[in-house]
Amino acid sequence: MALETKATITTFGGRFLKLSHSSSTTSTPMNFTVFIPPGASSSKPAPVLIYLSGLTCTPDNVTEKGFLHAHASKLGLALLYPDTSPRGTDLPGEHDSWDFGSAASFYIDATKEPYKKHYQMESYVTKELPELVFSEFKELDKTKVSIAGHSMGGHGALTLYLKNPGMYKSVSAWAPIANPSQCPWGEKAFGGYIGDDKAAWKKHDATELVKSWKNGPLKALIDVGTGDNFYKQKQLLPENFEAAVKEAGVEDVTVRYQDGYDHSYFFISTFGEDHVKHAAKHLGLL
Ligand SMILES: N[C@@H](CCC(=O)N[C@@H](CSC=O)C(=O)NCC(=O)O)C(=O)O
Repeated sequence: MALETKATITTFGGRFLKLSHSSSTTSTPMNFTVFIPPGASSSKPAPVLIYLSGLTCTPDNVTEKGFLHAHASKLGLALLYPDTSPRGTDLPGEHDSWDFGSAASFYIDATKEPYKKHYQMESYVTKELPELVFSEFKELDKTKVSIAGHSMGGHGALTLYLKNPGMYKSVSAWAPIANPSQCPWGEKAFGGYIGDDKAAWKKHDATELVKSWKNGPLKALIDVGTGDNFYKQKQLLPENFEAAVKEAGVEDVTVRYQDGYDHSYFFISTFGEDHVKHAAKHLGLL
């Protein structure tokens, strides 16, 4: 599988590599970015935190405005930033709105035409991408991986973590879409990618999935800004997730409401160090 390096950027003593490849899962080109911290080598491979971005993003938003690498560099943590959807396709409706189609995959495997051939982002993020990255970069430790994300990416992080016990050492999210089957963004995405069967939607909903979690402490950190307009518009619904956690008796879930913060990268970067340290602790770096 040929990897094309689009850019190499030295920063905070480490390196960002902007990469592209042809994906057999999505049958499209796919872009992603890796941060390799200083000191990582094949004899001392770095644990990895996967960060899933939100609606409208490419890996560049977090690279340029998240500053997670500033903290990860000090701790010897690598970062992997997948793209938010396949690129290079022109499916009906794919580019008509910012909350569906391109840059809005919701990190699920679509089952509905015309999206199912390409929009296979759950399989891409959990299988093809890590296999590729760990075979290409021996300075990364495939046995130590955590996952995090923002908004749509927070939904992705929580659901991929809950669906794949043991795959990731911890999870964290900024302003996650925590109960997508009950909010307008999720209804639009699940209707378009999966169809009208609402029982099928529940398999991709963190609030539903956590009800049957039986794998011990969740090791989850969630931040939500009280000044976030999408929170106020009930797109995020973190309280529903909290209620399900409580009802199911799931331990080690921290949900923090941060006074006055919005949905933006000003919010993400403010609490970035906490999320990086949360992952680093569970990955054995702290
Ligand atoms: N274009 C929209 C706003 C879109 C937006 O806020 N996107 C967020 C993620 S929202 C949930 O997944 C984001 O991260 N944007 C990138 C950025 O750099 O801020 C509108 O007009 O309201």
